[in-house]
Amino acid sequence: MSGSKPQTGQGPPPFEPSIEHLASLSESIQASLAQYSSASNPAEKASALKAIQATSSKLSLATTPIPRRFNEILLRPYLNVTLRLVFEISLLETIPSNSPITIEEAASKVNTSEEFIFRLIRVLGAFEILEVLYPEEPNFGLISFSHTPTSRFLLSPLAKASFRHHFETMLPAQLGSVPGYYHKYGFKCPEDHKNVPFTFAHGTVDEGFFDILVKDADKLAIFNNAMAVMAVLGLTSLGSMYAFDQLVPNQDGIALVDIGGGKGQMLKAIQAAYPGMRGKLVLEDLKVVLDGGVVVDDDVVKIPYDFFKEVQPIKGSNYFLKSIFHDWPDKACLQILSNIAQAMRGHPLSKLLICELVLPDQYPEPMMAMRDINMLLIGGQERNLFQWNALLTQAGFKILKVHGVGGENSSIIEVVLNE
Ligand SMILES: C[S@@+](CC[C@H](N)C(=O)[O-])C[C@H]1O[C@@H](n2cnc3c(N)ncnc32)[C@H](O)[C@@H]1O
Repeated sequence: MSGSKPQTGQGPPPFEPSIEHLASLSESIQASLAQYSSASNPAEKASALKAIQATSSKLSLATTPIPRRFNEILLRPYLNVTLRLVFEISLLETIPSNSPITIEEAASKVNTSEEFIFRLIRVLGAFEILEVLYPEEPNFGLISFSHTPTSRFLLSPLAKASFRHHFETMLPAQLGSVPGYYHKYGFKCPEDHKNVPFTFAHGTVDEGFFDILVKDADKLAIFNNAMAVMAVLGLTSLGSMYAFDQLVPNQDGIALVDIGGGKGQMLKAIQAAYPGMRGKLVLEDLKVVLDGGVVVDDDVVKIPYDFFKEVQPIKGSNYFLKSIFHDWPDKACLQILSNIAQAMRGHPLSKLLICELVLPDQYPEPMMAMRDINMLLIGGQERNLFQWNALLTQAGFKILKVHGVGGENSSIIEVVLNE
């Protein structure tokens, strides 16, 4: 028989990562462990732990054969599907806080079959999200499971609200827009915020993410709840990240305007961190959002405001924008910045405080890079320092300082007009 020989018996080449590479990663981990054990304060401990985590991820990747890596990439979404089902049947809520529960007991509490629960908790056990204890003799009903710190966190309102937002609003639209949107409009970053993958997935035209959200009370509530609780992440450090009490109030005694401040979660946190802060605080957002209820007290002035349509009504104050610019393409950001700049012109003490993720210019961690792909759906983006500089310079501002850079949460970029 002619033609090429069948490739039987020829597996892939042996997977043999170099000893030198593994040894050097292992030495780095040992060095970080030593730093962790001798750390004299929580910041040093956190930084050593971060280094251990980053290097052990590298070690894990270096020792994972490619087919297994490929399978991990392919199958990873099913962890989210498992969690989605677990949330839907409130399975985590059945687990006592300090003791295990058997599958038999849990199945009767959530009114489903033992085998169904078994299939869900087997995944969560394998990912160490739950601690699963298997009996010696195979028996679905007798398998028991208990909480881990991660599953306890998943019970928090923060986790639930963000999970719903990602699963019910973002992911379906991501799947519904790829690849249709890009084939139609080109494989490039969306430039028009009224024509983004999210718009396409909803079968509408000339509507941005927020235009679509405000028409759907349920999705808007999920989003605002997710924002309100997500803001809590890293808030303790945010409170001390910037000296809000040093801000100089404007001629009307207003010290800080939170533009697009949602329910006012950040202003509340700032007030708690700086009880002696001089001047009044203002919360601005779309009318529909403010009408949906806020978390701040009556001493905070609430002003419905659309940052695209109007020049900032409070002149010469300080302006705080958290997680706003990452929602929009550069062109839209320039419009928002122009509306703020007009209120700052001629007021040399007036400052813009941008509270956002600042990606490292090089080698970001996987989760940081993925957060940017999340924003691609709505035409926004997570920016690195180079990109922030370019955007702000183009808008006529200059960066004075970046506070809290290098963390996993937002930094504060302190900005003034370049006049
Ligand atoms: C990602 S959320 C951030 C909320 C809040 N700053 C925080 O960090 O928790 C974006 C906010 O921008 C608001 N927003 C969207 N479009 C707006 C517009 N045209 N004018 C004013 N606010 C707007 C939304 O209602 C939402 O509260």
